[in-house]
Amino acid sequence: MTAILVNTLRKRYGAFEAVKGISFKVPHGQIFALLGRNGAGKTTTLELLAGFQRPDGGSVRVLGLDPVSDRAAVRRRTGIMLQEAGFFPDLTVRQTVDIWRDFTSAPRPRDEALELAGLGGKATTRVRQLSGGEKRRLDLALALLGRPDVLFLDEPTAGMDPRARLDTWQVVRELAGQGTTILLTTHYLEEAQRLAHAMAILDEGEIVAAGGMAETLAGLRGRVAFRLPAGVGPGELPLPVTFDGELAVCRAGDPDLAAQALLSWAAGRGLRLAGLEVRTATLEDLFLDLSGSGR
Ligand SMILES: Nc1ncnc2c1ncn2[C@@H]1O[C@H](COP(=O)(O)OP(=O)(O)OP(=O)(O)O)[C@@H](O)[C@H]1O
Repeated sequence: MTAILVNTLRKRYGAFEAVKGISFKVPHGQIFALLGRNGAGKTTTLELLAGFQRPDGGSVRVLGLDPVSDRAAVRRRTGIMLQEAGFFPDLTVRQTVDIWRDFTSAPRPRDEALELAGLGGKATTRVRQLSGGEKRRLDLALALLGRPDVLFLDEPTAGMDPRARLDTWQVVRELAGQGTTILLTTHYLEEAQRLAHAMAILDEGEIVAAGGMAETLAGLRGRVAFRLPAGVGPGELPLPVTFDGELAVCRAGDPDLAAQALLSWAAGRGLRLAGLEVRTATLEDLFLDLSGSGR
């Protein structure tokens, strides 16, 4: 069943249209990544889903409900982690969580929320003394308090060190495994690739690529790069190449197969393909291809 439905959604700020008729849906228990460059419209979409703003066209549904007209019901069942946390700097982590628990129906125990977010050792630390990454963790703890069915995470791991990022991915995966639907935005494409079941890339308010993560990656071309042996022209190679500086680059759906063809061609001529590098396609390749297409 669909947990999040976005249908030809539009949002304007004055004369500027930030979201231009986008559509996507997220089934229950899935992790969906909304990607795009700065200003693409990711946060605006998230705010429309959270009911902080009204659409100018189209509609959004969260758990079948309208986040604006059914605000209270949607709030009860969703958790939100936005980019700018509005904490009181003089309160401790424990006090902050306790205040939020007072506003949450059937909240998780405080220590459970802190442990989940990896803040177990920081309960008595004042918010102003937390690092940027720890503040994101506190945000996550608060978003998880109400055991939400749907979680909206706006750049959840921004400012986190690699260990904290891995821990957060683990929490997100576990929550999805327990049936929570998660929509996240991120600038870390590796994060999206490793976490999300599906994604959409936004550019200037429009979706320019979307689909299941595995299918999307399978449809991309990998890359074989090497230095062209001295005295060999690109036309002599068994596969077409382009050049990235001094590297000859061959793009192929199956880069292992392409590398084998190139290596056996080279072996037959007693040549060496120096600096050979074989890489399967990543989301970053797709992202850069789209960004480079002049959009
Ligand atoms: N309240 C507002 N008034 C006017 N313009 C706005 C407002 N909020 C956002 N915008 C503009 O709408 C566009 C989309 O902004 P949005 O914050 O949704 O982008 P984003 O994809 O989340 O970007 P980032 O990755 O930088 O967070 C931007 O050009 C932004 O300047």
